[in-house]
Amino acid sequence: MNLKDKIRVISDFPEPGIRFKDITTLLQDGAAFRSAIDQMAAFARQQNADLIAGPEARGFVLAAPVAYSMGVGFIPIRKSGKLPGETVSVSYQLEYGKDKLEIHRDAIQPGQRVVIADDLLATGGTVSSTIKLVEELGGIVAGLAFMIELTYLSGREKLKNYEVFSLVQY
Ligand SMILES: O=P(O)(O)OC[C@H]1O[C@H](OP(=O)(O)OP(=O)(O)O)[C@H](O)[C@@H]1O
Ligand SMILES: Nc1ncnc2[nH]cnc12
Repeated sequence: MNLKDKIRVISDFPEPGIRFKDITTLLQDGAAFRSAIDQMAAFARQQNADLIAGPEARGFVLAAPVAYSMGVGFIPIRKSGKLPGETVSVSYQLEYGKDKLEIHRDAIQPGQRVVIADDLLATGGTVSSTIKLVEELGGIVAGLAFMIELTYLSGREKLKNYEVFSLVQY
């Protein structure tokens, strides 16, 4: 199955100059969605993940089924002010805009192996912030799994110390 054919590219969203990779067209195709999750879960299994962490919102759509498929826990990484318990937070820059991410302080036990899963690697800002949060809690980042990698933004260069897996590249 060619997953790239299932992804829709929309020009000038959410602002002029951005070529937005729309995964909703892939998600609505059951076989494509399953194939993407199976391949990301195979990577996470290889990395011996104890937990899968995913950043809101599109990261949830992939990280939670990967965790379910492996029978391990899912850790939500949320935008500012959404998590009810005690949190650790970090600010970050996006391909467009700026935001703050948070994790529950008790979400990870020191030494647990965490794979971070998200739909897309662009500048690497979101995943770098997520790495910081996981490591601040004493977690070991065992790998980074993406459905899409925008190689022209060189996010991977920020992630040299980590195992990076992506299914589709632009
Ligand atoms: O590598 P980066 O430059 O950080 O960009 C990638 C991130 O941007 C998108 O999320 P976005 O913040 O737009 O939020 P959403 O999932 O709520 O749409 C995407 O889902 C990734 O998490
Ligand atoms: N070009 C892009 N398409 C979809 N999601 C993104 N997140 C950051 N850059 C993106």
